[in-house]
Amino acid sequence: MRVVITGGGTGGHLKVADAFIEEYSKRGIKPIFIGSVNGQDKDWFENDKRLKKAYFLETRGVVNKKGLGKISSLFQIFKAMNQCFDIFDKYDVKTVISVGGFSAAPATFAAILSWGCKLYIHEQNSVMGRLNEITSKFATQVFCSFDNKSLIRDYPVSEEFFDNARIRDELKTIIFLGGSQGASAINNFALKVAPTLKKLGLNIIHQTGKNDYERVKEEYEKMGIEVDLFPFSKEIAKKMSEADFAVSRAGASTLWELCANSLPTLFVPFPYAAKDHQYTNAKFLEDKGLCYLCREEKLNEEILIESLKKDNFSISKKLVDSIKYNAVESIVNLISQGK
Ligand SMILES: CC(=O)N[C@H]1[C@@H](OP(=O)(O)OP(=O)(O)OC[C@H]2O[C@@H](n3ccc(=O)[nH]c3=O)[C@H](O)[C@@H]2O)O[C@H](CO)[C@@H](O)[C@@H]1O
Repeated sequence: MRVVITGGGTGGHLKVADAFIEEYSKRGIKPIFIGSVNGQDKDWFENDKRLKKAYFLETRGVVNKKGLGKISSLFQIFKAMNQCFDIFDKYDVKTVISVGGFSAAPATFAAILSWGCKLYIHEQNSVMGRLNEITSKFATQVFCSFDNKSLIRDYPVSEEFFDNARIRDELKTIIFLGGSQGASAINNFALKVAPTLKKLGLNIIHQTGKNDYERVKEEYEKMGIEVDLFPFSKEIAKKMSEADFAVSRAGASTLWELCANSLPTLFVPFPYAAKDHQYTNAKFLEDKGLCYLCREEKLNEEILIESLKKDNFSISKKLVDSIKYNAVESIVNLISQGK
């Protein structure tokens, strides 16, 4: 009997899939991954030795499509669902864990329609994605860190963010984070405030995303400002731990990793995220006095400088209790018991 982990598209979903794969791997179990040929799924899990097998099926998003595009995407999902039935038969799959995103659709529907197969959903965000909204009614359990009905409330954050955590009692370095794909608004803001931050004697770490890296690099060079600049880093936990304050998008994985790292943050949510979920993600923390939150259109230098002057030592201390480290272990324990 095999476990299937399905879903992806962007880093936020894939990071949670990775946490599940790692936990099963620790238990000597090799799960099957089912993702899509589109999005970042292949970059993360092609040739991953922890997996029994990784399948990347022909699927793409449905929600943002209209007319014929929508029909064709739905037809692809239907075809891919039939491939999932074959995979389930071949490996006697009785447990499917979905981390959401369009990549998850075929295996999730196949799980619902397969006799004796249990579906578990991890919803990362404070507002449910469209697929999870439809399929969660059929799930044995839905796990969500923003939902007080969820059996496990802690987010599956990799241990390295806890291992590298520290209470911030001084301000030397600031990190700019744009989520898995980078954010041009955060990049532009960083470029605008960099001269002031340098005058204040602060170091800058800046993750730009792949597409904007060259432009941002040139702009810093023109200003003669030295920064630790990179498009995407596999060592983001280490980069976070070097910083004393963050300016970041409010994607769920990044948000909880910053909490795990005890790093005080000014969140600037992606304004076009479905149902404004990045805003409500960060609002959840802001209501508890655990972060600063600013709409992209209102972001300016004064807001950042004011946040830097506040009592970030207290916020950093409070963040220690905002998340526990063993969430994925607890979730997999429940799944193993069939709960
Ligand atoms: C635009 C959009 O809709 N984004 C969504 C997407 O965000 P996105 O894919 O950006 O997801 P997150 O910000 O949640 O996570 C990004 C992940 O990439 C990792 N990372 C990032 C930069 C880097 O250099 N190295 C690195 O490893 C981070 O540590 C994190 O684990 O999925 C999230 C989880 O469903 C949602 O909350 C976001 O709203």
